[in-house]
Amino acid sequence: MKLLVIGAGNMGLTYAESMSKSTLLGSKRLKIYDTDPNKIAALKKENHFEVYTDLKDCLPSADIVFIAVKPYHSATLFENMIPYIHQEHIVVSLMAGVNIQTIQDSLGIKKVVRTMPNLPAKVGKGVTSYTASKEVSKVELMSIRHFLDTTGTSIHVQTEKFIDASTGISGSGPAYVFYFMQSMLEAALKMGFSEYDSKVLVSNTFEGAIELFSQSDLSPEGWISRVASKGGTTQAAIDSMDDNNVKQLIQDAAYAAFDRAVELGKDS
Ligand SMILES: NC(=O)C1=CN([C@@H]2O[C@H](COP(=O)(O)OP(=O)(O)OC[C@H]3O[C@@H](n4cnc5c(N)ncnc54)[C@H](O)[C@@H]3O)[C@@H](O)[C@H]2O)C=CC1
Ligand SMILES: O=C(O)[C@@H]1CCC=N1
Repeated sequence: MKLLVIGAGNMGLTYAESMSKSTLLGSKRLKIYDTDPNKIAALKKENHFEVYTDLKDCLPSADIVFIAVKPYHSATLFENMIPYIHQEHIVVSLMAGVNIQTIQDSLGIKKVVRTMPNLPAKVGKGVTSYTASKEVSKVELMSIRHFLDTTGTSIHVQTEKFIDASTGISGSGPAYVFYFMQSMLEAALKMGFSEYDSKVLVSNTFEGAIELFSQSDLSPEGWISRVASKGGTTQAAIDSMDDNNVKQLIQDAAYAAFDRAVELGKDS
C-alpha cells in the first residue's frame, strides 16, 4: 500500500511519522509532499520519507492520500491535484471544517474519509474521529483506521456533524487543557514559586489527576469529592469557579470551536 501525506506541518508530519512504522506499508517508504522549501530541505536531510516537491511525481501512484494543509490552503491544493487524481484514490482529510462534499466536488472523486485528529498524536496519545463517504468500502475503511490508530486511538462517527463536534472537544481540546495549565502556572509564579518549581507542581498535578481518572471508573465529579473536604481549601476553589460560571464558560468555548468548524465548512 502506498501512502502520500500532503502538508508536512504539525499534523501531517506527526501522522507521517506514526504511519511510516505500519507493517501495511511493507518495504515501501511513505511519500510526503509540501510546498515550503525549508520544510522540504529539512525532510530530505532526515531521509526518513520519500520527499516530493511536485504532485505529478507522487500523486498518481499513491493509494491513500492524507491531506493536512490549513483549510484556507485547500482550494489551491485541490486545483493543483486535479490533473493527477483518479477514481481509485482514497482521500483522507485531516482538515477542520472542509466537508466531504466539497472535497468530492473539488477533486471529482468519490472516496473520501474526513477525520478530526488531535495534537497528542505526536506522543502516540492522539484521538481521531472519522467518517467516510459511502463509496469507501468496509475493507478500505479498516485499513484507514489501522493507519489512524498508529497515532493513538480512533472513533468512527456516523455523520460529519460529529466531526465538527469533536473538533470542539478533542481537536481543539488540548489547547483548553494548556490554557488551564497556563493559568495554574501563572498563579504559582504569583505565589512566589520559581519557574522550575511551578512547572513541576503544575505538570505533576495534571499528570497525576489524569492517571487517577484513567485507572478508575470514578467520574471527574467523583474525584473532586475525594479531594475536597467540607469547608476546606478545595471547596473554596470549586465554589469560586462555580460562582464565576467556569463550567458554562468552558462549554461555551467548546461550542465556539464546534460552530467555527461548521462555519469553515460553509466557507470552503
Ligand atoms: N494543529 C492541530 O492541533 C490540529 C490541526 N488540524 C488540522 O490539520 C491541518 C494542518 O494543521 P497544522 O499541521 O497545524 O498546520 P501547519 O501549518 O503546521 O502545516 C501545514 C503544512 O501544509 C503546507 N502547505 C500549505 N499549502 C500547501 C500546498 N498547497 N501543498 C502542500 N503543502 C502545503 C505548509 O507548508 C505546512 O507545512 C489543518 O487543516 C487543521 O485544521 C486538526 C486537528 C488538530
Ligand atoms: O484550530 C484549528 O482550526 C485546528 C483544528 C482543531 C485544532 N486545530
